[in-house]
Amino acid sequence: MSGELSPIDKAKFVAAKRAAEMVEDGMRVGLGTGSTAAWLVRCLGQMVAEDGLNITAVPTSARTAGLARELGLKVVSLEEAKWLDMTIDGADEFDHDLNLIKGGGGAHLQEKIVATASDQMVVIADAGKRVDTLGAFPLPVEVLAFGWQASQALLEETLVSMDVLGRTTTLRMNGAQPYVTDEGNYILDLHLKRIGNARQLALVLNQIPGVIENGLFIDICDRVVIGHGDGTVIVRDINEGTEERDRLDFMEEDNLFGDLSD
Ligand SMILES: O=C[C@H](O)[C@H](O)[C@H](O)COP(=O)(O)O
Repeated sequence: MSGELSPIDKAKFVAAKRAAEMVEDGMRVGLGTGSTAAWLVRCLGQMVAEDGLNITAVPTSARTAGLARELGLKVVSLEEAKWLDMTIDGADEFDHDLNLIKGGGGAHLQEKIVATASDQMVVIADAGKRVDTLGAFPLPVEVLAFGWQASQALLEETLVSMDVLGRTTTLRMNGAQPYVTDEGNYILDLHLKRIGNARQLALVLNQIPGVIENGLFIDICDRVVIGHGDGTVIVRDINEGTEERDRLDFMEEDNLFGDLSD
């Protein structure tokens, strides 16, 4: 890594590092997608290479699979693993109840399948992802490419009927072309500003023809590891009702990662 990590990368790194410490020998672990999850993969790669940690990993995207293999993790499909001990993933937003918005990187479909096939889901995030109410981050909804405009129209009608604050939906683009997910689908981003009833919205969205999965994760996350730029990490466990504070030394550790930053 050239030079110092930025405060945001330090925050992501310490959250990932603390979560990696929760992984035990022999575990089957779901690996999330995104810049924070990439730090986790690096931490686990280091633990495998240097400490002999023996784990089986199920990635949630082609990107994560590539990085995990590159760093020497044993990667299998969810079908092969069947069930996972733990999934560790990033988030775009999390609220007090540990409900989430995910899918900023377009991977929420696989992420939700993998997280719900796990005994527990641990979210790793910098402190800036914490919100009082979900919805400032555009909510990703994966839709079938076939008839996506019809799905979009139904979706917008649904938002009106639910009296959601913001109702604009945009097709996610990759340059001049629609962004295509690992499953070959499109993503509509819902600019809602504030989601009053996330539980209800999550259910209603998935009933619209053409909608494959939305980025609301309700009652799925068990623990969040919140990283701060000064190395402080807070671990909140929603089931135990506990909150622990810790401090990690990233200054020594960050040199171990070479030129792998996202
Ligand atoms: O589709 C992407 C995932 O849901 C990510 O976990 C989420 O977007 C957070 O990504 P990052 O850690 O890069 O902020």
